[in-house]
Amino acid sequence: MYSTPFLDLPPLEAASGTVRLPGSKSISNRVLLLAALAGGTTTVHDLLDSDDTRVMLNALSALGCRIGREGAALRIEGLDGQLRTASAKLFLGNAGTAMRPLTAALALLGGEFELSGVPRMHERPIGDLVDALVQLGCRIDYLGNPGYPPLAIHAMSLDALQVDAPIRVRGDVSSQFLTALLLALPLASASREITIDVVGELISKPYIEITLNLLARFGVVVRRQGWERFVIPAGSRYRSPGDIHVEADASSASYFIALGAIARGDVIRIEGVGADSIQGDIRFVEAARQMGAKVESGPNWLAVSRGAWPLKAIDLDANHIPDAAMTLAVMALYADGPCLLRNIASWRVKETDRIEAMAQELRKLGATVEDGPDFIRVHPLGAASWRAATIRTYDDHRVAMCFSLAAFNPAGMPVRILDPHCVAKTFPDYFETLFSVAQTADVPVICIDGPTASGKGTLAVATAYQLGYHYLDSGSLYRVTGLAMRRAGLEADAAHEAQIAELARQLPLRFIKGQVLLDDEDVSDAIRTEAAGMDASRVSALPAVRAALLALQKSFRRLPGLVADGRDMGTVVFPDARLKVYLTANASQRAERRHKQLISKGIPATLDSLRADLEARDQRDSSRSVAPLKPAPDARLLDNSSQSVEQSVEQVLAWWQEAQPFGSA
Ligand SMILES: Nc1ncnc2c1ncn2[C@@H]1O[C@H](COP(=O)(O)OP(=O)(O)OP(=O)(O)O)[C@@H](O)[C@H]1O
Ligand SMILES: Nc1ccn([C@H]2C[C@H](O)[C@@H](COP(=O)(O)O)O2)c(=O)n1
Repeated sequence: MYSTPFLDLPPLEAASGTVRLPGSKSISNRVLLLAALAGGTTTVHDLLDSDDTRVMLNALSALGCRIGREGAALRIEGLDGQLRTASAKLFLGNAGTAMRPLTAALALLGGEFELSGVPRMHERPIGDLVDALVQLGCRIDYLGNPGYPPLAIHAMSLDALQVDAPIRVRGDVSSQFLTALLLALPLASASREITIDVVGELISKPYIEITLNLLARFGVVVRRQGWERFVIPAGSRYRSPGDIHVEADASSASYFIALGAIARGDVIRIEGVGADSIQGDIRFVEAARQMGAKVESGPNWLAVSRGAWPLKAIDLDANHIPDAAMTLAVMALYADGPCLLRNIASWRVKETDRIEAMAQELRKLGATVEDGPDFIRVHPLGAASWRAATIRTYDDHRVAMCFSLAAFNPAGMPVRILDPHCVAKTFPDYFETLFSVAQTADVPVICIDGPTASGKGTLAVATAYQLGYHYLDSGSLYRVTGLAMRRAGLEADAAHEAQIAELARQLPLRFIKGQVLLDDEDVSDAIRTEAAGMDASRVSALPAVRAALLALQKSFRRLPGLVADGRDMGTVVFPDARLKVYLTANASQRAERRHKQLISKGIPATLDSLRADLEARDQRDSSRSVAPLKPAPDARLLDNSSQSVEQSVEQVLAWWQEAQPFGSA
C-alpha cells in the first residue's frame, strides 16, 4: 500500500496480464456478522483484509466473539445469538457495512453500547434505520446530531419487541437500512414471523440480493414479495454453514474491466469473480459492453479487451450499480459523446458526496461536467484538452481508484492522486495490482550520482520513500560482485575479467526489506566494509563487469518510478532520466560522515585512513576508461557540505516538482 502524501501516475499506454482481486467488502462484512451471530463455527476463506473489515472484526471481538486464524482463513466461533459482553464502545471508522447492521443487531441483543466512527461517518444518515428499530421498541439515543451516528444503544428484552405489525423502513436513501434489519431480525423470530415493509422505491436492490443469498447460506430463508415486503419465517435461527468462501469484489473488478476497455494491449484477465457472482456490481460488465468493451466470462473469471474505440457514449440508469458506476464516469472521458449516469442520488451520502467529488475532479482534467441531485453528465476529452491534474480523493477509495484510469489519456499527461492510502478501505494493494499489468515506455527515473560518502544513498532512499518509488543502490551490485570475486579466489584484474563478469551476470541476488541476500545469505553488512568498497571500485573498472550488470540495473525501472544512486546512473544506465542530480560534499565532510557511520555500527576506523581511502576510490572511479564518475551534462549540481539530509531531500523534491506539469490541487 502507498502511504505517501501523493502518488504520481506517469502516462500509461497499455495493459495486459492477470489480476486476482481481494474479497468483496459487502460480502465480507455480512459474512463476519452472520458467522458471529450463528450457532457453530464458521471458517471464512478469501476474506477481504481492509480498513472496513478490520473495524468489523475488532467490534465482534469486543462483543466476545472468538476469532482465530486457520492458515489463510479465519475461524469464527459463533455466539448463537448470545453476546458475551453487556456493554462496549465500538469504533467503526467509515464502514457503513459495519455501522448499520451492528446498530440493528445490538439493539435487539440487549446491552449498553456506543457506536461511533470517523467524522464523515457522523455525517452519513442512519435516522431511517433508527426510526424502524424504535418502532419495534428498541431504545437508541443520538449522541451527536439527530439522525446520525454516534449512537447509544440501550438494553431491552426481545420479549418486549413489537413485531405483530409489519416494520416499516425507508428504502430510498440507503439499502443498508433494509439489509441491517434483514440481518438482525432473525434474532427475534424464534416464535413469530416478522414482516418488513419497504417505504419508497428501494434503491441498490442487488445489495439486498446479496443479503438474502447469505442469509440463506446461514439457514434463514426470507420470503420476498416484490421489493416491497420481506417476511422472516417463524423459527428462523442462524446456523453456520461450516466453510464459506468470499468471492472477489465485483466493484473492484470495475477498474480492471475499464482498464481492458481503455488500454491498448492484450487481454486483462480478472480472477475471483465472474458470471456466477452474487454481487450486483457484476452488471458493470453490461455497461462496459455497451460502451464497447469486449468481455468474456466464466463462473469466476472475466477477460476484457478493447473493442470499440473511442468508447461509445451511454445514457444509463445506474441505480443498480451505484459503486461501480463511478468508474463509468471516468470511462466517459474516452467516449464518442457525452455520457449520462442517472438515478444515482445515493452517491451523495456515501464516503463523500460522490457526485460533487467526481464532478470537481473530472473538471480538473479539463472535462465539461454537468451534475444535479441524482445525475452526472460527463463530456469526453479530445487529446488537446487533457490537463495534468492533482486529484483530491476525499478519503474515498473509489475516487482514488477510478481516477487512476485517467493516466491512459492520449495527451500523455501524468495524474497525481492525493492520499492514495484511502484505497485501504477495500483494496489496499490496488495501485500495486494496477502497476503489475500497466505498461509505459517512460517510467520516471531520478538519478543521484556522486563521489563516495556524499550521501547519495541516504538522499535516494528518502526521495524514493516520499514519492513511493522503487530504489536502486547500484553500488551494492558492484559490492556483491566484489564479494563474490573474493570468495571465488579471484583478483580484480584483466586476466580474470571474463570470469568476474560471468559471476556478475549470474549473481543469485535478492533485495528483501532492506537486506541484500546472496544465495539466501544476508550479506548486507559484509558488503559495507571499506575493504568491500575498494573491491567494488576495482571490479567496477572492468568493462565486461559493467556490461554484465547493465540489464540488471535497468530492470529496476518499474512503475510507478525509480530513484537510482551510483556513479553512472545519469550518464550511462538511465541517460533519459528526467531528473539527474550530481551530489557532492567536500572530502573532509565526507570522511567525517563515513567515520561517524562506521563508528555507530561498531566498526573501528580512523579519519585519516578513511579520507585517504575515499580519495583513492574517487580517483579510480573518475579515471576509469568506461563510465567514469562525472556529472551528466544535464545534471543539477548539489553540494550538501553544509546541508542537512532533510534540506537535500527537500531540494531534490522541489526540482522534481518543477519538472512536473501539475497545477495546484
Ligand atoms: N546532507 C547530509 N548531512 C549530513 N550527513 C549526511 C548527509 N547526507 C548523508 N549523510 C550521512 O553520511 C553518511 C554517508 O551517506 P551515504 O551512505 O548515503 O553515502 P553514499 O554516497 O551513498 O556512500 P557510498 O558512495 O559509499 O555508497 C551517512 O551516515 C549519512 O547519514
Ligand atoms: N553506478 C555505480 C555504482 C557503484 N560503482 C562502483 C564504484 C564505487 O566505488 C563502488 C561502490 O559503490 P558505493 O556502494 O560506494 O556507492 O562501486 C560504479 O562504478 N558505478
